[in-house]
Amino acid sequence: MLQALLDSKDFLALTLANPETLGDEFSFTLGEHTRVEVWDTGVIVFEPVQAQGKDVILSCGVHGNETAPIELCNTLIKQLLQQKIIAKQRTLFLIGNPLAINNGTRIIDENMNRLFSGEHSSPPGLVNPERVRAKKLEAYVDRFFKGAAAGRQRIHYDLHTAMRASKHEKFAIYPYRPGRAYSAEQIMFLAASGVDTVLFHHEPTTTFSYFSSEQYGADAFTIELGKVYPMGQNDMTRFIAAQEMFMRLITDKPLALEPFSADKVNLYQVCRVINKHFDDFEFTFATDVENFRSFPKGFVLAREGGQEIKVEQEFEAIVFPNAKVPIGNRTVICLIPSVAPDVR
Ligand SMILES: O=C(O)CCC(=O)N[C@@H](CCC(=O)O)C(=O)O
Ligand SMILES: [Zn+2]
Repeated sequence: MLQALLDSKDFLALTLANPETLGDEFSFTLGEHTRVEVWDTGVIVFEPVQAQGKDVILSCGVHGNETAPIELCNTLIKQLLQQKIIAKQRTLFLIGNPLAINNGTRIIDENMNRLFSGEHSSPPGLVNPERVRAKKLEAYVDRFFKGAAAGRQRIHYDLHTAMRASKHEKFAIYPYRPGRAYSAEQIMFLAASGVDTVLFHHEPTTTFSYFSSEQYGADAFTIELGKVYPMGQNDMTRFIAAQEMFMRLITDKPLALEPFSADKVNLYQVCRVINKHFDDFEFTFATDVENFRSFPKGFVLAREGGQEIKVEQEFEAIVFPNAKVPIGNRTVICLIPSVAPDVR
């Protein structure tokens, strides 16, 4: 009986022992209050018998070496399975890339967080584990959000950790959402979770959070919870606020959020994304420069194909610099301070 595999209440262990499939779906109940459905390896749903009005997705491990969010989600899943906490909101946990987690690497073949909104099936098609899994994850998101009455609040926090240190340790990327104001409540929820910095993206992407935001109208974010460390080496005390707020959210405890005020958070606008066009792409700055380091207008940020790429604004701050991406992929995001964003 598959359910017996969960006797230890360790869903991560079950997932990593079966990184490709669990075989059949299975379900069971916790007391009289919650139905639990396991749809696939790394995919578990908590359906309260009397659900409140939010549908919440917490995803982690889309990048296999970003371990702190995986440990955090597994802790919440364990507490739910042990009935130490009881879900009052419909909640879906997704452990994104079990094969890469077992491998201890960001990816197996391809960056999964560039494969959403159908990109998994663009030529050459479903040729690697990330493409296959991204397609399945999209289907689980669809099934979850469409599995409840319309009009409920949809939330998706896609949890990551960054490769390098950051001036703002915890930050969120708010996907591009033309015609929709930014949510004051969400920004203050993030702030209460210790995520005091938000980047407003300026264009569509093929990330997981953009997919949920754009296709399902979800309040969706990529959340960077700190710097990446191997499994078991995370200082989990750095995630106490985030874990507490996620627990309050799914158990419908009071969130006690402060009213929005732009001076309580750091708000940045993405001004451009620099993609790689040539194999010789290189940054001019040291490899250990931290995220959010700012450079003045005219500063040569990078070189490729005999061209210099310079700072265009008065100052631009950089996030996620990575010269070792495939041609066509993003090498860095450039930011300017966000002035008067439409936050309501
Ligand atoms: O530290 C890094 O360079 C990357 C950390 C990471 O995985 N970030 C996400 C951000 C996704 C987004 O832009 O919403 C990614 O690169 O996929
Ligand atoms: Zn990541």
